[in-house]
Amino acid sequence: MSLTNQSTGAFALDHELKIERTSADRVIAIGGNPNVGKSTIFNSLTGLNQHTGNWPGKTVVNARGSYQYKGKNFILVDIPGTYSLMANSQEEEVARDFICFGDPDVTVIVLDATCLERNLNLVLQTLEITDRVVVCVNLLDEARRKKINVNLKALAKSLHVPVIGTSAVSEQGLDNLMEELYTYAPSEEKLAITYPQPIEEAIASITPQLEGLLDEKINARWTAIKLLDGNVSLLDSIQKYLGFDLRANEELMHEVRKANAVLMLQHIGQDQFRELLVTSLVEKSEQIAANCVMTQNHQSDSRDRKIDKILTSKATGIPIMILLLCLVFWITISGANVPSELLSGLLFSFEEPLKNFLAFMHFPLWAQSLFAEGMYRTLAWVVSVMLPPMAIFFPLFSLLEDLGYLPRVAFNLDHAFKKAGACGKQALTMWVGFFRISCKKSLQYSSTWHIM
Ligand SMILES: Nc1nc2c(ncn2[C@@H]2O[C@H](COP(=O)(O)OP(=O)(O)OP(=O)(O)O)[C@@H](O)[C@H]2O)c(=O)[nH]1
Ligand SMILES: [Mg+2]
Repeated sequence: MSLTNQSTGAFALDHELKIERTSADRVIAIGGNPNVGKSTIFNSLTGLNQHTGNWPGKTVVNARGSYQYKGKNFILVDIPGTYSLMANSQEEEVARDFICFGDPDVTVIVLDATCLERNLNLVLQTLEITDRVVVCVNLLDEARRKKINVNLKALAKSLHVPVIGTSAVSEQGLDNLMEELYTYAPSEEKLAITYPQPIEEAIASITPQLEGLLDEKINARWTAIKLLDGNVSLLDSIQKYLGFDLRANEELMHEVRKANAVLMLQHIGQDQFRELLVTSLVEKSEQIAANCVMTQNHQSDSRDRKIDKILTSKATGIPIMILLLCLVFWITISGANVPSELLSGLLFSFEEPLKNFLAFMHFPLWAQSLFAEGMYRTLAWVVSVMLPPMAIFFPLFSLLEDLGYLPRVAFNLDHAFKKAGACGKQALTMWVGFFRISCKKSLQYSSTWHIM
């Protein structure tokens, strides 16, 4: 007998994943690697304004919106960008939990057409969880520019799921995506992802038992892989969202330990197990990409790789990053001096007339002082000191973002940040934070200077 929410008396779905919907509504999850245009697609379809930008990890929680198409209501959920669903980070857990337990009718996986092979890894991982998948190959304009040709029909044939090509930034192909989501029906044929023999045997030894326990609430084969992999966070999520704890089932745990022991006899410990899984997925991605992607311009590809190497290598990556950071701050601070002085000259020139006006209106002395020397002077300081550097720093930051340099900064610093229990992406918020502190300090300095 399977464990059900009723049998355990547990709460069904946590409010985080619960979607207010009618039976006629379709819930669509939008997943994919970071920075592939998920939020751009989400915004175009829903008319909402989810933050988009050219650095990884902007979306870290599920954002929701809806749109109507041919009289049907579609609820879109923009899930965080992830490279895998192995739950190595909070974003991966959020994404995995929504695909597993949020019960979307379709999961759209958005791929970057310029690096399809790397992106396919996530498609394969998603297909292990659910077969209700539509693949959206985005950034086709960028791919065209780099002379990369993606054969969408061949890709659909290899994956056994519908594949739609888009350039979300110019809204091309989005009509086709909406039509596909409207008419979507899962394909009869499924893509088979297989692992080396010992792993397949281990999976087969516990899957039947899991099928009985999970009652088709989540994919039993995939859960078996995660159990063998010792993935505690999935077990926690099963307990949280389905209301039962697989760890409490002694019989199942005994089988998992037995299967792991057999693997161990074949020298497949936890690390090797994970490595074999990843290798199989990478090989499958390579194989599919080789059939569907044609690169005509090897020259531009190799130029990009050379620049990438310089920007991210240990010897040159960090010095270039420090130099660029210093340059941005230097341009910001020195460039802001002149407009700051002009602005403060202009704004402070109004202080005296304001005071005279207040005296003319017979305001008491304390009120004249409060409004003119207190409130107005403070406002004038803040505006003249903060506005010019902000007007220089943020466009510079956007320029680096558009050039694609910010993801490289995140990559360069990831190793060092991980040692402090953080990740490289946080360097970007630190840059902005550091800038804000500098502005605050210069404000304090300037206010002291003005008081003197
Ligand atoms: N050239 C081009 N740029 C695109 C396209 N789609 C999105 N972009 C740009 O790619 C960048 C990333 O887009 P987002 O929508 O924020 O990407 P995301 O997948 O939501 O990113 P995360 O939330 O970090 O996972 C933005 O600068 C977009 O303007 C496209 O089809 N072509
Ligand atoms: Mg996003």
